[in-house]
Amino acid sequence: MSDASVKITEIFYSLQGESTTVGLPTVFVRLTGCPLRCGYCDSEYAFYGGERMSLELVLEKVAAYRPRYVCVTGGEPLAQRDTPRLLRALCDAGYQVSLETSGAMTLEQVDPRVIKVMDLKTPGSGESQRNLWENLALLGEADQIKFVICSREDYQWAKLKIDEHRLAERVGDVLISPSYGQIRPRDLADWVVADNLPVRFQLQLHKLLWDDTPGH
Ligand SMILES: C[S@@+](CC[C@H](N)C(=O)[O-])C[C@H]1O[C@@H](n2cnc3c(N)ncnc32)[C@H](O)[C@@H]1O
Ligand SMILES: Nc1nc2[nH]cc(C(=O)O)c2c(=O)[nH]1
Ligand code: SF4
Ligand SMILES: [Mg+2]
Repeated sequence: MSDASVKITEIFYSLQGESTTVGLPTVFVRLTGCPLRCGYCDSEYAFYGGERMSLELVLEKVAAYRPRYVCVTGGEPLAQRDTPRLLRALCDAGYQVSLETSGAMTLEQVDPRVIKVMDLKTPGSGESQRNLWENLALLGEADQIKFVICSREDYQWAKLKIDEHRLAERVGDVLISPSYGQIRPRDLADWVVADNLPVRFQLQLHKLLWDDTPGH
């Protein structure tokens, strides 16, 4: 594994709160740093600081929990040079690995065994100009595309993009969830049902269970 290393904010064991593996016990590896500044970001504490660790050390810390599922998140994981190597090593170790990414960096180097959960940044995030639309071609049946909705306008935008890029046919699931505390979850749920939108509606399970406490 050579001298590859990554900067880590935290490694913890919790229930997956998002995506289609929601509810499954999962180890989270949160990488430090992000070039984006989404207005709603719940992980700002991962922008700075962190501890540099060899891939061996990360694998050792993950293995201590004896998990089946590992979720690599951040910050923006793909903003670090050695993240593709970390992802490959985690797959080689036999875990089912998922990656949470903003889609602002190319997915080209990501191991095909990794389940990619790519957020398409809505106008309400303030970062939609960072979406790399070429990444859509690198997603498949096992992957997921996600929209975090801040307003009715964001919802209309998401609906348009789902239709324009035939997103529901491209990936296993198109996820839609409310920006926490910004819109009423029930409004978004009603819009999805009224439009028969081909998406999976989600609430962040970990926030219902543990509020917004880091490490969960
Ligand atoms: C913290 S980000 C880390 C990974 C990557 N930077 C990204 O944006 O996908 C993980 C996921 O949490 C979502 N998220 C962050 N803050 C949120 C909030 N306040 N409400 C709902 N989802 C949020 C992001 O949109 C993203 O899908
Ligand atoms: N429980 C839990 N599930 C999560 N799924 C994605 C998370 C993230 O921050 O990327 C997250 C998180 O922070 N906690
Ligand atoms: S890209 Fe992800 S980590 Fe970065 S600011 Fe946006 S939500 Fe937060
Ligand atoms: Mg989170």
